[in-house]
Amino acid sequence: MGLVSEALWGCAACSLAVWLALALARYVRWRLYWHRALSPFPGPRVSLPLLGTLLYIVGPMSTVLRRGLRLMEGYGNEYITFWLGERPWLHIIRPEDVEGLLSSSKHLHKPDIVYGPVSGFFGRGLITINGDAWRRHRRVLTPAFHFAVLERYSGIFTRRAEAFAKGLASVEAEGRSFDFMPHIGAFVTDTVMETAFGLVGGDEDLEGKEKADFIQATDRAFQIIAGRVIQPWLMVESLFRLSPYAAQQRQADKVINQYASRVIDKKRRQIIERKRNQLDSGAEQENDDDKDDIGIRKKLTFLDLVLGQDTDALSDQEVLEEVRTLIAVQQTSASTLSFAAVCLALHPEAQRLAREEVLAVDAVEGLEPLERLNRLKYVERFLKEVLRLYPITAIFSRTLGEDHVLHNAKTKTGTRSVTLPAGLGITFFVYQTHRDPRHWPEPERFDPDRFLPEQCAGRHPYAYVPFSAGPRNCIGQRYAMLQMKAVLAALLRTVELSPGKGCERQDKLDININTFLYIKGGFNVRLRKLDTDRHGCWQR
Ligand code: HEM
Repeated sequence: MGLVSEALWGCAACSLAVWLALALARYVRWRLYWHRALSPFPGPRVSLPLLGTLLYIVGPMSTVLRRGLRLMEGYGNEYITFWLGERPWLHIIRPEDVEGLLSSSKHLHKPDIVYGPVSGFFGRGLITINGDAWRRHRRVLTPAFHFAVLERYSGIFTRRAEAFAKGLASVEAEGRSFDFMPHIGAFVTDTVMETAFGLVGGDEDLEGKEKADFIQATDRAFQIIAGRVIQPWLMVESLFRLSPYAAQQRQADKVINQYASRVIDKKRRQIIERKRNQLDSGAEQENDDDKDDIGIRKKLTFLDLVLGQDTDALSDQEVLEEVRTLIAVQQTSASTLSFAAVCLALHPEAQRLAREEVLAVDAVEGLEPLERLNRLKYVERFLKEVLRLYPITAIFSRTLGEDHVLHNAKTKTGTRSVTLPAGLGITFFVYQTHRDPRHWPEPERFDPDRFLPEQCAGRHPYAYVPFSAGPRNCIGQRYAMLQMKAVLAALLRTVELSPGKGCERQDKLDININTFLYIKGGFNVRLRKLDTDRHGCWQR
């Protein structure tokens, strides 16, 4: 008996040793395969099992952007390869490469290792999902951002922006340095509530403590992502679940989902009530009750589209995730507007030109809000330049769905075509793409006129991609531009901005990145109230 069990143990040990040897051989072959595939490109050579090239980027989060830029510079500012754990990546910058990858419908997949963690903030909506679900959601959301709908939104943007600017001027003392960012958060949330969800506010369920808790929970969810970015091992889901962040994330999720559910319930009640009114009045079409208080039709908000029709294009859970996404994504506009406020303060001549343009458009009578916003050409160039220097989503990524050829790639051994294998992770570092001196002479100089049509002619179209590009571009791009123009117009009419503490010089701004770009120490500006009450024609 003893001999038999010894033989069995021996056999099991042998099998285990063979299995381990085979697994190790497969692992080494797989690693070698990727090292060979990425060998044309520069990057840290030492990549440890499980850790990858993490050791090259580990350091205080407060300097992560600066360290990343230094690392890229060391490798020539074109490409850099790296390993995130056991996953190989290529970091690209050149507009030519960005174009080939973003414009293709073959590389739409967003890698879970990056987008899984950020879904704690954005939800499992359009930004983070993949495959057929993404296609279905995109189809459902697209009409809510249609040009015709934006026309109606423009009135809302303008009205709310006016109230925001006046509110800011009334709460902030003249000449005192203050952080612009906390002021703009409520504006963007309330605006998306009214535009995308058709909810005007003043509702007990959605205001007061519920809303304060929701804002706090979204802020917490955002901090958790930032925490995971600085401790990249927490990007691995199983390790994250063991960390104290996991319980905090569950708590934040609960509060955010509760609030999003309330938004949806409120909308359902509105829709039922509206249908009942229509039946009572015998009207087949929407009547004047469907118009908001400035006379614009309420229909076609995103929630009307998905809840009000007899289709089940999205399940209840999917609608909830999209509500989360659309609220969370407003952070991008809030951050961009905060950078814009600092840029107005830093560039008085640009501020003067922008204000002159706004007042000139104010003086024209009888224009619709959309037409007014469309006439603000200098303000638009100004915003574009802000987004060139400070593209809020400075890095985003994809997984190659199939082999992809990079043409004229600048490799370590000269310029040639290189085939990148399917499965490779790609990160787009648009912060650097927007500073490519071949397309942006003196890249750090702030100059809105770079976006004059004659200066754009001949520039590579993918040299400027703050909203990404191709089939997975930002669905809210036009929405965001109109909303931001409305806010700048209102600010320019109401206050004059000058630099606040720590933001006195553009080259000294301490820019960093967590999920979005931000200024360490705050978006600090000062204001002086202007004596203008001549913009009645903007308010319809
Ligand atoms: C200045 C403001 C904004 C900037 C710079 C911006 C930028 C971007 C970028 C770069 C992406 C691609 C992200 C990736 O591939 O990981 C994106 C996607 C997206 N954005 Fe925006 N965004 C802004 C405002 C908005 C607004 C206001 C909305 C909605 C009202 C919005 C909705 C979305 C959605 C839903 C996606 C996912 C699209 C998809 O994957 O099909 N964005 N945005």
